[in-house]
Formats: sequence, C-alpha cells, structure tokens
Amino acid sequence: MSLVQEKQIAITVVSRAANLAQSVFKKLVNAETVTKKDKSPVTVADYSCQSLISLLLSKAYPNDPIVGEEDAKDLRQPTDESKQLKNRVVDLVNAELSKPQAAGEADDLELGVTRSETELLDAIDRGTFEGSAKGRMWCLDPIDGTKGFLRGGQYAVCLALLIEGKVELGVIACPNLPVDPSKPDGPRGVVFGAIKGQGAFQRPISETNGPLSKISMNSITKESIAQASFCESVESGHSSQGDSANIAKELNITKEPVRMDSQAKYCSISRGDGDIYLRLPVSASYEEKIWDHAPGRLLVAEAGGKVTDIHNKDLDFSLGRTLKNNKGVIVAHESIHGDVIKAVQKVLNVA
Ligand SMILES: Nc1ncnc2c1ncn2[C@@H]1O[C@H](COP(=O)(O)OS(=O)(=O)O)[C@@H](OP(=O)(O)O)[C@H]1O
Ligand SMILES: [Mg+2]
Ligand SMILES: [Mg+2]
Ligand SMILES: [Mg+2]
Repeated sequence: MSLVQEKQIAITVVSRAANLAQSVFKKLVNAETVTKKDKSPVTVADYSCQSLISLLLSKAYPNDPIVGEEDAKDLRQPTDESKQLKNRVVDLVNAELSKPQAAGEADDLELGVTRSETELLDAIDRGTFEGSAKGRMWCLDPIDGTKGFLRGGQYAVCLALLIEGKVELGVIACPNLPVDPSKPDGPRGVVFGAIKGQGAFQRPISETNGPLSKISMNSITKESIAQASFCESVESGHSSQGDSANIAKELNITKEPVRMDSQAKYCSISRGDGDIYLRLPVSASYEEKIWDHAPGRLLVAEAGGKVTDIHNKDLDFSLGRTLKNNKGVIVAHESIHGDVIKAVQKVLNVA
C-alpha cells in the first residue's frame, strides 16, 4: 500500500499538535488539569490536540472513523470551570489552525483558517468510534504520557491508520526527545513514522520540509544480549518493575533501565537508543488501549523489531478500543525476541 498522502498528512497533523502542546506546557497552570474516572490526568493539551488532529483528518478523509482517547463531555458541562477550559481549548486550537501552511506541510487541510466552537468540540467527539476489524480507521492518542507532559518529561502525540484491523501507518511526535541521542542537551523534538513494508524514519519536528532519515534498532544477537538495555515506564503501576529486574537477571543484563513515559519508549528503541521494552501486566483486569501501542508497534516492526504479548501472541488491534485478547507487551529485536519471551514466561510463571 503506498499511503504517501496519508503519511504526509499524519506527519503534518501530529507535528502541529506537538507545537500546540509545547505552547501549552510553557503556560501550564494546575487548574487546567482534570481527572478522569480512572484517575488518569487529562489536560487542556489532550483536548486541544485531539480536536486539532481530528478536525484536520476529517477535512482530508471525511469518511474515516477515529478511535481517540478523549471525548468532549467535560467541556460541554454548564459550569464556569468547564466553560473556561473549553474557551482555552478553542483559543489554542484556533491559534494553531490560523498559522498558514508551511513548506513541506500537506495540502488540502485548509490550514490558515479558524473554526467555530461547535466544530472544534464535535471534532473531539469524532474520536468516540468503538473500533472495528473492517475498513479504514485512525487511532489517536493526542497526548500519550500525560504525566510525563505535566512533569516536563517525555510525552508523545501518536497517530496510526489501521486497515482491516492491521496497523498500516504510524506517526509519533516526541517534542522533548533529543534530535541526536548522543547530544541529550542539544535540540529537541522529533517526529517518527513508518508505513508497513517501507521501513521506519525520523525527522526534527521543526524541519517541515526536511528529509526523513531511515532508522533501525541495534542489531543485538543472542551472544550479545547481556549488553542490551531496557527501556521502561516511569509509573510502577503501568508495568511490574520487580519482575522486569528479575527478567534482566535471567538474561544477564546488568545495565540500569532507562525510564521514560509514553510511546517515546518505542521511538527510542527503534533508533537504537535502548533495546528492550517490557510492559508487564500489573492487574488481571487492565486492558491495554489500542492508542497506547498502535503506531509504536509498527515503528518497531519496521525498524527490525518484534512486538507481542507475554504469551508471544501478536497484538490484536481489531477488537475495539482495547487489546482485550492480549496480556502485557514485549518489544525486542527480532533476533532476541524469543529469548526475551522465554525469560518473561519463566519469571512470570506463564506459558
Ligand atoms: N493501570 C494501568 N496500567 C497500564 N497502563 C495504564 C494504566 N493506567 C493508565 N495507563 C496508560 O498508560 C499510558 C502511559 O503509559 P506510559 O508508558 O507513558 O506510562 S508511564 O507513565 O511511563 O508509566 C497512559 O496513556 P495516556 O493516558 O495517554 O498518558 C494510559 O493509557
Ligand atoms: Mg490519558
Ligand atoms: Mg496513552
Ligand atoms: Mg493520552
């Protein structure tokens, strides 16, 4: 599948959303954070990025449904707090939309034009699609790693296109990831992406007209596995860190794990800045959300890696908004993935 136009549009919209999110961070005040029923934080940036991306996607592909993390229910309440939040969202999205099209950005998105409040809230609610194994659908995490965003750490704007339940295109913008990992204090902000069968790439977010550079994972082998490094969640509640230390021991890995929030983990290992990402189940009831893994899974696969659950099953994105048939997520280079799975299953006592 060529998906050339979809790729350019996806890069344009996630890059714009990343710029919007960075502008919010610079002015962030605590009152702009609300807490969802599941206790996860959601900020004015989460709503604004979902509105912006969903609105632009609907200009280009009006018939494609979107599975997005957020909805506009809390913004539609008649309270003062809710109205303030809504007004901030409308202003932020319109400030980004009103910027004219830059060189290299996709055509046909009607950039440079502001939108009404109704259009912007309705765009957020276009993300309520329940998911499907049929046809095309977009999958959106407007801010992945909201906690990372709030603490000034890693977060990512994540978008994938699924066709017949399979991820065909994935694009992730990481505003706080160094452009050059060997220069951690150098310029930051990288957009990553992949089309199935066409490899993985990165580019600085700011270089809208710049070339996409090919990336690949470290070519680690069974013999060199002890040199590998883990990339892990910051929140211990999202992956069992005690078990992952035991898995590292089982593989003779001694390097300290690198901890970061969001799908920046998938991005980092895709360009060789880390080798193994484990997301070990922490509770029997938690189902991973498709938007937390869809673009990252394709990026890693196109960079030479393999992504499965702890039972070595492929992630099944065709069952709705969650990965209900999978438990945990295990990411490693193809050549060592089998060894990692063996260690995981031994430590967790599963087959
Ligand atoms: N209990 C539990 N178990 C597993 N995963 C959970 C859980 N609760 C939330 N989430 C999801 O974790 C997403 C953030 O993942 P991270 O890898 O960034 O987590 S971490 O903050 O680095 O630990 C986070 O994504 P965002 O909401 O987009 O930030 C959630 O979808
Ligand atoms: Mg969230
Ligand atoms: Mg997320
Ligand atoms: Mg999110």
